[in-house]
Amino acid sequence: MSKKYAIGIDYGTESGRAVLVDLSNGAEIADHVTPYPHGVIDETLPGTGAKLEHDWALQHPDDYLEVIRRSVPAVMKQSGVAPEDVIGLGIDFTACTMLPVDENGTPLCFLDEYKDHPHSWVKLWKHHAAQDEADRLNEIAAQRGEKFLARYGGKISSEWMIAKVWQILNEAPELYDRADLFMEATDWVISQLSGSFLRNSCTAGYKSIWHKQEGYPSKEFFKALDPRLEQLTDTKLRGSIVPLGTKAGQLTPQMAEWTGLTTDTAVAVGNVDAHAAVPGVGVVEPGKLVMAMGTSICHMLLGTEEKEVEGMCGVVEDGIIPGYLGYEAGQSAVGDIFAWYVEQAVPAYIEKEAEAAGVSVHEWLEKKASAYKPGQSGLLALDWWNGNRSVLVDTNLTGTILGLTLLTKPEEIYRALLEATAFGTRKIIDAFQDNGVVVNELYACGGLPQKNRLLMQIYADVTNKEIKIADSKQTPALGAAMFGAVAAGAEKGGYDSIVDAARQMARVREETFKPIPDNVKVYEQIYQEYCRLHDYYGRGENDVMKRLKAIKEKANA
Ligand SMILES: Nc1ncnc2c1ncn2[C@@H]1O[C@H](COP(=O)(O)OP(=O)(O)O)[C@@H](O)[C@H]1O
Ligand SMILES: O=C(CO)[C@H](O)[C@H](O)COP(=O)(O)O
Repeated sequence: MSKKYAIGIDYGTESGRAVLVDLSNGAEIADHVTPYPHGVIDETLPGTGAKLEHDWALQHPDDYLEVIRRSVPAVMKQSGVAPEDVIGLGIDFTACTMLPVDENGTPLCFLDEYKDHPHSWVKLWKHHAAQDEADRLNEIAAQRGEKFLARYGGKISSEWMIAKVWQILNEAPELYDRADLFMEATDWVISQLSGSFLRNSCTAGYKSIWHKQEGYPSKEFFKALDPRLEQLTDTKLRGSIVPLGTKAGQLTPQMAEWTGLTTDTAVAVGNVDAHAAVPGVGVVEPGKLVMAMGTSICHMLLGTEEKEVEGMCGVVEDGIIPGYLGYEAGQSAVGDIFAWYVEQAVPAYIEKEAEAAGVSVHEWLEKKASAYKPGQSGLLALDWWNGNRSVLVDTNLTGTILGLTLLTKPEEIYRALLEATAFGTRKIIDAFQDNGVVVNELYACGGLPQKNRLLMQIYADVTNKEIKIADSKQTPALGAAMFGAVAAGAEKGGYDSIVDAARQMARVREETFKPIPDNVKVYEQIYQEYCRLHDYYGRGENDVMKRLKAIKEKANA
C-alpha cells in the first residue's frame, strides 16, 4: 500500500490552518493558513456597517469555507501528494462558536431578509453579550437543584450554547422562530464537507449541557427558563450526537472539486481545538494536563472518575479521548492580554527600540523582562482582561495591576502580565488537585510556547512542575488529522482508535522547561498574594469591578 495521509484543519479565532500529515509518523508535510477575510466582527456588521453592542463577537460563515477553498488546495500543491492517498480529513474549532441555520442548513445571515440582523450571524466563542441569560440560567438551575451544574464547575458560561440561544430568543424572537437548527460551527462545517448533519459528543457535552447517560437537562428546566424554550432540545438542538472519531461521511463532489481531493476521503465528525490538541501531543491517559496556549488557554485533563471541581468548564465522558472522563478548564485571555499591552499601552520609544533591533515588541519586552528576578518589580496583576473563565466563571470581572510607581518600566508590566496568567493557571491546577483530579505532568502546545521562553519558564516556576512542549506547531490540526485517520479506519491505511493514532503520530520536544528552585520559592509567596487578591475581588468581598462595569454600561447606553 502506498503511504497514506490525512488533513487536519484548525479553525482558530482569527484564521484557519490546514496541515497535511503523514500517517506513518505524524510528520507535517505541508501547512497553509487562511486569515478570515472578515476576522472577528466586533464593531460593525458587514454590509450595513451597523454598530454592534459592547461584548459582541461575530464571524462570517463563508470565511470558514474560504479556508477549505484556499488552504486545502495549497497543502495538496505544496506536498505533491496524490489525492487518493489522502484518506481522511478532520477539523477542530474554537467553541462554542454557533450559528442559526434554515431547513437547508443555510446560515440565516446568508439570507437577504436576515443579513442585516446581527443575531443571524455566527456568534464566536468570545461573544460575551449573553451574560444576563447565563446569570439567570445559573440562578434558576441552582434554585431547582439541577445536578448538571456540578459537572460544569457550578456555573454555565455565557460563552456557551444555551445562553447564546436564549439571548437570540430574547432579543430577536422572529429570528429564533425562523431558525431550524442552532449548530456549533464545527458541526456546520462538517455538514458542508460531508453532506451529513451530526452533532459531536465533545461540543454537545462541554457546550450544550448534554450528558452521555442523562441526555440534555429536562424539558421542565427549559420551561422554567422560558416557556418558549421548553421543546428546544427536541427541535432546534435536535440531531444525533456521536463520539469523536466517528465517520460523518465522505467529501461531497462539490468539496472534492474545491479541495482537489477525492470523494473517497473520509470526514470525521467535528471537534474542539483544545480537545483535539490532547492526542496531538500524545496524551491518552490521566494525570497529564495539556495547556493549549494561544490567545486564551484551555486546560485539558483525563480522569477515570467524575469529580466536582470548582469553576471547571466541564467534565464529559468520552469528551476528549473515548473511555475517559475529559476535564476542561480555561483562561479566557492570555496571549490577548499581552497583545492588548503591546498594541494599546506600550510607549513609542519601545516600539522604536524593537524596530531598531529588528524584533517584535513582544520579543523586545521578553528580552528586557528576562533581566528581572521574580518579585523584583513589586507588581502583581489579576489576569481578568476578558473576565475569569475558571475558577470564578464570571465575565464581568476585569483586569488590574497593583504596585505601580513612577519608576515602573514597561517591561516590568509586561512581566507582571505574563506572571498573572501563570498564577491563573496555578489556581486551576490547585482546583483540580484539591478535588482529587491528579495533575502529575504539564504539556504545552499552541502558539505561545514557540514564541516566548520567559513565559514558559515562569509557568514552570509558578506551578513547580516540568513542562513538556509539543513538537508540532499545529497540534490541534495534527489531532484533527488523527481523528480523520480514525474515521478512515485501519483497513484504508488509517487507525482503528485515537490511542493507536496518537502513539504512532504524536511527539514532544526533547527540551523541557524545569522549575528553578529559587524562583519557585519567591513565586510561592507572590501566588499567596494573588490568591488573596483573587478572592477579594472575585468572590464578592469587594464588588467594585462589577459596579464600575454597570456605570460604564449606563454611560455608554
Ligand atoms: N512573543 C510573544 N510573546 C507572548 N505572546 C505573544 C508573542 N507573540 C504573539 N503573542 C500572542 O500570541 C497570541 C496568538 O497565539 P496563537 O497560538 O498563535 O493563536 P490562536 O490562539 O488564535 O491559535 C496572540 O494573542 C498574541 O498576542
Ligand atoms: O473555549 C474554547 C475551547 O473549549 C475555545 O475554543 C478557546 O478558548 C479559543 O481558543 P483560541 O485561544 O485557540 O482561539
